Amino acid sequence: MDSLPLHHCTVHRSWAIVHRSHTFLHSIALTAMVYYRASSFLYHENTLATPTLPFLVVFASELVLSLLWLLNQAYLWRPVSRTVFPERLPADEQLPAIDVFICTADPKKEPPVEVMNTVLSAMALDYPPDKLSIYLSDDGGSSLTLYATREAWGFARLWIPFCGRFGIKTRCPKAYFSTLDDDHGDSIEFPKEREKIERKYEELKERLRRAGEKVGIKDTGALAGQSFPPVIEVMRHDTINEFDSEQAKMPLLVYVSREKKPPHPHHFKAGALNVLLRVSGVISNAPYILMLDCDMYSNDPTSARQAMCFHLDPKISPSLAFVQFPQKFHNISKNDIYDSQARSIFMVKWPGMDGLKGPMLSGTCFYMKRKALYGSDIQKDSDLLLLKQSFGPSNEFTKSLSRGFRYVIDSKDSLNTLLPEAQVVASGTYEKDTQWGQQIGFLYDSVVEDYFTGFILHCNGWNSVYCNPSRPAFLGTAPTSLNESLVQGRRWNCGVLEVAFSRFCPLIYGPSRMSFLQNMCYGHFAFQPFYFFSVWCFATIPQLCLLNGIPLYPKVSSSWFIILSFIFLSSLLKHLWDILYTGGSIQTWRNEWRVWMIKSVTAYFYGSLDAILKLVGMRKATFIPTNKVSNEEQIKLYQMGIYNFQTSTMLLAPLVTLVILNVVSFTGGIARAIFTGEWKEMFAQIFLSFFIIVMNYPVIEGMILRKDKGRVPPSVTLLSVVFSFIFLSLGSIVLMYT
Ligand SMILES: O=c1ccn([C@@H]2O[C@H](COP(=O)(O)OP(=O)(O)O[C@H]3O[C@H](CO)[C@@H](O)[C@H](O)[C@H]3O)[C@@H](O)[C@H]2O)c(=O)[nH]1
Ligand SMILES: [Mn+2]
Repeated sequence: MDSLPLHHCTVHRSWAIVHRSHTFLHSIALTAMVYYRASSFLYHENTLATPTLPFLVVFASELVLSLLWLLNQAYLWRPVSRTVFPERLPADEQLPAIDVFICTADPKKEPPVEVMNTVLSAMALDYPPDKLSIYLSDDGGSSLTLYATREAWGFARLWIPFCGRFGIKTRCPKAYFSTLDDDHGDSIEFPKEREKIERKYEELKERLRRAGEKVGIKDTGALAGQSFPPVIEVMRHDTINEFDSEQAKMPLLVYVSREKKPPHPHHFKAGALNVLLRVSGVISNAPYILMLDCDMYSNDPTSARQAMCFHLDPKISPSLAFVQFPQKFHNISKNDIYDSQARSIFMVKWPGMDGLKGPMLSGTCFYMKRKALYGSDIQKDSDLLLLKQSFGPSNEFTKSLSRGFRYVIDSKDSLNTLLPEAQVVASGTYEKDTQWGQQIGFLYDSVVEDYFTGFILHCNGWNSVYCNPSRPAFLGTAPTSLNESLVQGRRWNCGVLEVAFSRFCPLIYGPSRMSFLQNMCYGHFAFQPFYFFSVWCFATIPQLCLLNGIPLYPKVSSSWFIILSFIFLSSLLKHLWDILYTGGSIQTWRNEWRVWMIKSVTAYFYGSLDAILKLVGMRKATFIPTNKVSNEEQIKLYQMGIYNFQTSTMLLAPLVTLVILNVVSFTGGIARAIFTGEWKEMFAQIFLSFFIIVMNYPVIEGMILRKDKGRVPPSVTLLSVVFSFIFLSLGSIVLMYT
């Protein structure tokens, strides 16, 4: 007999219809526009007025934008959403085990108290504790983090029973104690218990604070590129008989700080995760793995069961690699002026891809099938020797490939024999001459290990599923300043281009290995840093030409102008539709536009530059973690929706230069049109400058009106004035001679 389904999938038909109609109409208009450009170039209709060089540059940037637009259409071909029915899951005894991986790297930017909150929330997942093992990777090798882990273990012995007993939903202590709206049944003991636990939590915080002061944060040698031995510690009960008591039903908690052996590369987060794969393989070897960044606490203890609704469905399970939950954040303001939540990814693109072969891997908040990460050619009966060539020399780990989950908590002895082996697989040179990072585990060679690994999984025939329940399953800390946001964006853009420039370029490696539409999505993601080219061109060339009286766009009276306007309006309106459909507002729409422009000229630009420099060997890979602590001033500005321009001159100056350039060309263009009467010829260019100014109004405000710390520093403004002047003079000279 067929049992009831564990999940249900709804296709958003109206969304798909609107999307496909838009794609159809817009592509006709784009084709017409390309025809117009090509023919006016070939038949020299415009040559009297337009010199070749600016014409070609603008045409090229239009082509780049159009190609990216085309790739972008694949996402929403068939958007879906899913519901799960965890109550239909088999009994607890039949659920598979789960290993949880949590990564931290820098105790300064990622304070141990916060990391421990994530650890505790993961330990308190609503899942059989004997099937749950938590592994914390500390790339900073910080003694403070190790101390904090021990302390957290102690606190967990109170926290987990408390959550279970009163049915607490928010199982991250910090989040729980800062809200009051969690239900807890009506037990009379509750208030007293809560008070007791809260006091214990405060004590824990205090101990960690004091420890932090004592150690100082000097102990980050592993981060600063010094050698560091592997440290693995399994948290355990002090006395044997505790194993029997009810209270001792706790998940396993293991602290792992892998060996660092410079100059041997450690491959950042991907390297850390691969060490965890091996260490956990030797110790518990659960068939499923939940990955969490250190700031991503579990906000809904039932997420594991939700994920199992997909992993345990025999119809989809054989090819299902991972269940991705959205990254959501607890500190997003109403305006979200930096689009820190990456709204379009998690609200629009992933539901869209979910209707194809599934969303891309997103670094954190996903339940992965362990086997999927072990590459395509492990077979149970494979030769041990051959396996060792790929997976490295450890017998114990190689044996784990064909073994299932191992319950270790009840035997101290087995742990004692396993630990030395765990040290071996966490050593800095273990991966030498193996397939780790190439075919196995999380892939190296890109700082967006998530995108790259997910891409190869989809290429190898695996699928994924997007699970976006109304109560956020996980909540993280989003960047709340322009600087953090740009540092992060720069890394991402560099990372995806690293993939685009490699032999795994989605548009070359993908087509024969995955469905056409799925591949278009991956292609779009990899090449989207190139938006920088179009945005840079559109913000400089038409403006330069405007000041020199050179028309680049059709006259207002021409019918081509209607097509041009259609393209412009159609893309604005479609973007607006997608936002409104997913619960956003006009303000969200304006913010996304603004941030897109800002990031295009900064993060996309420098990210592309980094990737190109890396390609020619002039730059090494880096992974600068984002800062998860922010000062009050910064948070206040962010909450009020005021941009904080405190960032490096290198990032800020290009943006300010472009804005100044547009102000100059707008005023100059209007003056010129009044003088010459060439309104119709120049309208499009005047309007473009106007649009850019309006969209970037906060920059102007930051330059002129604001006096606070977050303003655009006058030195940057001055420098940008000089840049604009140089660009306009040199540009005009070039125009004169072409
Ligand atoms: O050498 C390193 C560097 C970072 N991390 C950890 O990686 C995680 C992500 O770093 P974060 O600074 O928070 O970067 P984000 O840009 O916020 O991360 C996004 O982008 C990354 C890829 O660039 C993905 O790995 C993440 O999952 C995704 O959330 C954090 O837990 C870090 O502790 C390490 O373990 N080792
Ligand atoms: Mn993060």
